Amino acid sequence: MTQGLLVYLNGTSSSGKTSISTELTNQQEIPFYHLSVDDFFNNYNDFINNKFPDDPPKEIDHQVVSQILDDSIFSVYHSTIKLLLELGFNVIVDTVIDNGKRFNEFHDQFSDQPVLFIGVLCSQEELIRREQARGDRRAGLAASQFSEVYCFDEYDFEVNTEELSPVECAGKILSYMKSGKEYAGFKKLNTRSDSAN
Ligand SMILES: Nc1ncnc2c1ncn2[C@@H]1O[C@H](COP(=O)(O)OP(=O)(O)OP(=O)(O)O)[C@@H](O)[C@H]1O
Repeated sequence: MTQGLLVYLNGTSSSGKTSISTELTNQQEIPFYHLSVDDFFNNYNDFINNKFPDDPPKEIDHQVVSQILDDSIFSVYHSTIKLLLELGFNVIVDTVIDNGKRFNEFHDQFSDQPVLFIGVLCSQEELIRREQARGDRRAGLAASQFSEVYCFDEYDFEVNTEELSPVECAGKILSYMKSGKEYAGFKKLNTRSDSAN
């Protein structure tokens, strides 16, 4: 079985990763599996609150949940990506990697696989505007991730989501895949030295 391609959309919260993923999964030419790390965390939220449906919903302290579960969830997330690639799916990885430790884990797992590495770019001003408009993300989240997420310049290519619509970004990704060009960007990366973060 031919192994699938990992499409790694690197961008902060609100940069447009999910919107591009939706357009990629909606088109009919090349099949993609959209795998967001949020799906794994949301399962836990459902798991906690669906157990006793008659009780009032529990106030979940996401920081506590995160401290206890993050490492395990990311490990399962990475294994699931691996499995899907092995089964031949093209997998869109939709997550924010904003620290060296998490990046190094991801790099260790996937640096020997075909990875299309795309910078999903957006200015801080526009990220703040989008964050306010959508209202379902903590204010300041995107800005707090900005310098850690956008620390690469080895992308296979970049899309600026202030200039291109999600459909246009998806179109660029499909064109790149059909061009037969190499997927070289991710392979050029080294592990990061700030891995204690
Ligand atoms: N290319 C674009 N042009 C204009 N608005 C966009 C574009 N892409 C996304 N948006 C808008 O920005 C907001 C965030 O988009 P989206 O959910 O795709 O971002 P995200 O990177 O997946 O965010 P998160 O990581 O927080 O889930 C949405 O309101 C969306 O409509």
